[in-house]
Amino acid sequence: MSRTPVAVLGAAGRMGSETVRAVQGAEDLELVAALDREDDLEAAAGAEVVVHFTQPAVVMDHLRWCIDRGLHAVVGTTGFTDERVATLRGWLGEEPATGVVLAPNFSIGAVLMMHFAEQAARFYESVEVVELHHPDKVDAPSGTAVRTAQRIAAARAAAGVAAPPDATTEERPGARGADVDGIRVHGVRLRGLVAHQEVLLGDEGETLTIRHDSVSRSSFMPGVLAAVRQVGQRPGLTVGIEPFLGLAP
Ligand SMILES: NC(=O)C1=CN([C@@H]2O[C@H](COP(=O)(O)OP(=O)(O)OC[C@H]3O[C@@H](n4cnc5c(N)ncnc54)[C@H](OP(=O)(O)O)[C@@H]3O)[C@@H](O)[C@H]2O)C=CC1
Ligand SMILES: O=C(O)C1=N[C@H](C(=O)O)C[C@H](O)C1
Repeated sequence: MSRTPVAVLGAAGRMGSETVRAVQGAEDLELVAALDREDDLEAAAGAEVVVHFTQPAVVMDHLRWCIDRGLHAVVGTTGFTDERVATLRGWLGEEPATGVVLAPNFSIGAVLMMHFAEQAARFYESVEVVELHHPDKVDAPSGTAVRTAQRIAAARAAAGVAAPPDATTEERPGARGADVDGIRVHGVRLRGLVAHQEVLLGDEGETLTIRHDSVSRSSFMPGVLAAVRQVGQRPGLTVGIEPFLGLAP
């Protein structure tokens, strides 16, 4: 059986090291490079698929490098703005040969949490997102929380639902969280946590809480491996791993 050559960037990090182990444990994949900040990127040139678990500050340069060489990319690194996504689409061009999978969260439960939140969003007057992570995370809000809020906002706009009510007129800066497309997103950083999120929905006389917990980084690996195996068959940009699970994006 021929094995797909894979490189991992950010290989010494929390996610990169987990990914290195997962790739090494997969019979159909071959780890050809495991690179960190000090390593020469050229060592990844022999890969077909490059996995990115680095930092928002460096990921765009790495993606440019991959796309220029026709190397498929599976990107877990967060911090993607609409502007960055548009830039990526521009680099890939009108008829792309290279595949890029950009997923703010590779865990099945987080994908389902976003899906359920999107479905529930139009039924409730109020909705807010709370993301909770380990304190070594550099970006806030998390990529997952931003994507969740964007999907909630789009679902509410499509259904003609008004903005969530909020009578706040006196506020210490930050007390009401970040505004993502009109949805409030709150961030908690706490030693002992890995990656967690609650979507709180409320209406007269009832609330609904949708909560997801990643208690180990192994939770992300089935999604990462699915993306590595399929990115080559999906030229252009794929946002999220929903298509690999048979869910609409
Ligand atoms: N999509 C998903 O499912 C998930 C996404 N993430 C995201 O993945 C990213 C990484 O998270 P995490 O592993 O916790 O972070 P870490 O800080 O543990 O790992 C990042 C690694 O990238 C390395 N790095 C920095 N600059 C470069 C460079 N120029 N070239 C190669 N490597 C570099 C860092 O090295 P150094 O320490 O020397 O700076 C570090 O080893 C974050 O953006 C996070 O939000 C996290 C979990 C799940
Ligand atoms: O940095 C992390 O840890 C995580 N980052 C991703 C994000 O920003 O959404 C995914 C998950 O929440 C863990």
